[in-house]
Amino acid sequence: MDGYAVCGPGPWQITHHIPATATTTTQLTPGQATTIVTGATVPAGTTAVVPTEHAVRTANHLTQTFRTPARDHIRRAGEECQAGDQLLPAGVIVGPAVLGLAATVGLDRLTVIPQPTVAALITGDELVHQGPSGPGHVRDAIGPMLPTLITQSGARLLQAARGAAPGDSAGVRHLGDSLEELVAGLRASEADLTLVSGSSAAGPADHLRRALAALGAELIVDGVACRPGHPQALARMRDGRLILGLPGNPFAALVAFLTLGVAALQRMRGLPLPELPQIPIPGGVHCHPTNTRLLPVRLTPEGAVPIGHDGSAMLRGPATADALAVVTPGPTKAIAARLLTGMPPWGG
Ligand SMILES: Nc1nc2c(c(=O)[nH]1)N[C@H]1C(S)=C(S)[C@@H](COP(=O)(O)OP(=O)(O)OC[C@H]3O[C@@H](n4cnc5c(N)ncnc54)[C@H](O)[C@@H]3O)O[C@H]1N2
Ligand code: MOO
Repeated sequence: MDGYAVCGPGPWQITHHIPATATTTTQLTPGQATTIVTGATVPAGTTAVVPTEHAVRTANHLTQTFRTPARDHIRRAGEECQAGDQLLPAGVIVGPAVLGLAATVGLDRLTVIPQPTVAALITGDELVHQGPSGPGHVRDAIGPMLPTLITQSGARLLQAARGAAPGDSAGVRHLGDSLEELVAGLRASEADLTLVSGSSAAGPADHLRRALAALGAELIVDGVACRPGHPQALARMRDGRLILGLPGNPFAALVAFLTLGVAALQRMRGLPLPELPQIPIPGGVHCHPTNTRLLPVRLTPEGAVPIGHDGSAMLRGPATADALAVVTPGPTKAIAARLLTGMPPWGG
């Protein structure tokens, strides 16, 4: 508090002036006061600090208009933490307040898990990057989704080589359907996780698995029993970097990123995987007999309502959804599902 450090009940005689940086050896005795600024060390003998707005000063004579309780406006050493206290649990995300707290307690170095880096390679000779698609051409819908998905998942986009192909942006490169280009692109990527879209299946223009074999990468996940998104793949390079194959159909690519991709990034960040809450589906929804279904849903007081437009090439459903329902395989209908929410693009 800016005001007066006082000793005992008023009135007081102002006998000292303490600047902000003083390490004072001043000693107040009853009836004495000193000017003081917020944050300065109070002199020994201080019983309260009278704020300027409660003080009436005439020359060096001081009274107050409002009785300041004893010890008021005095911060004590160790008020916030004692020696040996654990200030933060392991695994906390280093945000602005954590950095400020570390500085407050004089920590110049923190041991942290660095933010994972992610780069994306979009493959497909048919892809165009401006205007509508037409016969033989498909507008790239995955490239525009990825940067925000990546950064909202707590990862950092790695700057891709500049000025390569049309549609390239930070962290997102476009490649033709060529094994050599894909091998070179994967070799050149320095990201902890490299996403490759449009090469996950077994067609003549789908080179991901051949490229992984050429690079000696280990295939950790070779397809997932889910719809859409079943051709997705996760592989590990010899140096530990990960590669995630996103299926070319845009909703399938989104599903693969939100499941395998987000799970990989969470673990790279040292964070646990979230529990998915159960939610009723009013009227039920058809199960797939062997695969988990992921459906865009709207959240209502009654539960999760599927909103359709959920074909693997469609984004209209996901674009207006609140979350994805994760429907366990079964012979008939499901009346409840788990909910994939709380992550981009549904709530960050
Ligand atoms: N014999 C089989 N063929 C396919 C299977 C299968 O199980 N057996 N799975 C199908 C499924 S499901 C998918 S998904 C695709 C995945 O294939 P790729 O990852 O190799 O992707 P593409 O074949 O290149 O593309 C599929 C489809 O998506 C369009 N596409 C690709 N990239 C983009 C983009 N960036 N933006 C918008 N659209 C994109 C592409 O033009 C194709 O229409 O494999 C099936 N085949
Ligand atoms: O991954 Mo595909 O249909 O499941 O688009």
